[in-house]
Amino acid sequence: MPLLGCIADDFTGATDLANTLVKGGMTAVQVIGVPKGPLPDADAVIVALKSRTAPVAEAVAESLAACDALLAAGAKQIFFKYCSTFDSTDAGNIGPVADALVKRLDCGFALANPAFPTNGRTVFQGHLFVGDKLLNESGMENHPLTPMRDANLVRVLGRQTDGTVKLIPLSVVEQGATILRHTMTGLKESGWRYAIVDAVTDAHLVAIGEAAADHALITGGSGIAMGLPGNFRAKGLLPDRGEAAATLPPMQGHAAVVAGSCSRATLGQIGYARDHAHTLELDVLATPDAAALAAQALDWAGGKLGDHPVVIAASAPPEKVAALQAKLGRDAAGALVEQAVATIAEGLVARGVKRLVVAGGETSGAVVSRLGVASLRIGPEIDPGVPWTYAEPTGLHLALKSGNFGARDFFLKAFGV
Ligand SMILES: Nc1ncnc2c1ncn2[C@@H]1O[C@H](COP(=O)(O)OP(=O)(O)O)[C@@H](O)[C@H]1O
Ligand SMILES: O=C(O)[C@@H](O)C(=O)COP(=O)(O)O
Repeated sequence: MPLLGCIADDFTGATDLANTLVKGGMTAVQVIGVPKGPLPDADAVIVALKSRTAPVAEAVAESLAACDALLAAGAKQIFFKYCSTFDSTDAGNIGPVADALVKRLDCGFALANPAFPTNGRTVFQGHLFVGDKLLNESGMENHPLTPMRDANLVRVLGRQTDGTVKLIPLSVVEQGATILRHTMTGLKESGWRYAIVDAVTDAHLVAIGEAAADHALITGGSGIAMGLPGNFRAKGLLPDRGEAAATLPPMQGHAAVVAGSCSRATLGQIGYARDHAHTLELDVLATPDAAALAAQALDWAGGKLGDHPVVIAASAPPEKVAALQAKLGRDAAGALVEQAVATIAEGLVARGVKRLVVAGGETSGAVVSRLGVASLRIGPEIDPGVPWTYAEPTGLHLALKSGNFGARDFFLKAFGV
């Protein structure tokens, strides 16, 4: 029976959250899509949806179905995971999904906190920073699907919900878990539906997590989950599993990286790979045809596969993304590239690749679905927020890398080369 039931709005986000929980000593399994049968045996089950950019009604329906499955399996608390850069549009989907979950759980109130200080995401006075930049100046203003042009999360969430949003400032957070718990209870009793809670350090996140020990619903990034294993341990529900929680079968087979993320970190990692690995950068604008791009990539990869990773990227800088979107439309451009990358991944696996890094959240969704993965067991962390995983029933080792995560050498470091 899972202690914590999680609903993640994309696949890399799900892995990121699972990674945090495993580091806290919980076993965690990521299930792909709304579970149809019995849930795997783990302290935390994370249902990975591709709901971040889905139509609102679909995102809400799938999230509720996931919530019902987790509750039916006995989950004691529900966690709605979204991006540490609050990726969404004014139509949703963070607000509408959270609204629906608050209603389903009949809890009236939920905190909202995307902070992830280790990866540079902090929230101060309700404003989200990426490193020393406000969210809307961080590169996220150019995201192909969810451009973030406002850093004030009280305002951003306010536009997406029919409920009310209040700020809990750092001055309150710094007073610790007890004061925080009372503050949140007070807001709930006064009819506020959400609180954006400031946090700039891990200690803040742990305190917020502790204060929310008895909340039916927590919403946020993976950072806010840091305090949750301790809550279950304090209640005597979670044994101390230590590092055993992150054990995977040994790795084997050829190594490869496929990238569809156009985020700054991924573009930097591709730049590094150019000098250190066989790297193919597809020109999607010149060949806007998924099958042709895949054929080109697989032809190129032939003979290069082995222990040293090949890197195949469809990613492009903002001006090229904008040009393709102008030609095809935003959604069709994204879908074309996702199709191409998924076909490439499938072809690489058919050619003996068994260790695969996928860069990009939407991209990971497309690849994992195409490969027929049902669930991912979470293993050791490569870089903050990105662990290796073992994919059932395929027997592949996959690392699903959020666009903006990972050091510049991530594509090599993942394979220990
Ligand atoms: N060259 C390109 N032109 C237009 N869109 C692209 C290009 N390369 C990738 N994309 C699309 O951009 C989106 C990137 O989103 P995602 O994979 O979630 O990355 P991230 O994790 O960086 O947000 C995907 O839909 C992908 O198909
Ligand atoms: O919280 C995060 O930043 C990640 O877990 C995440 O969700 C990233 O999404 P993508 O950048 O779309 O991979």
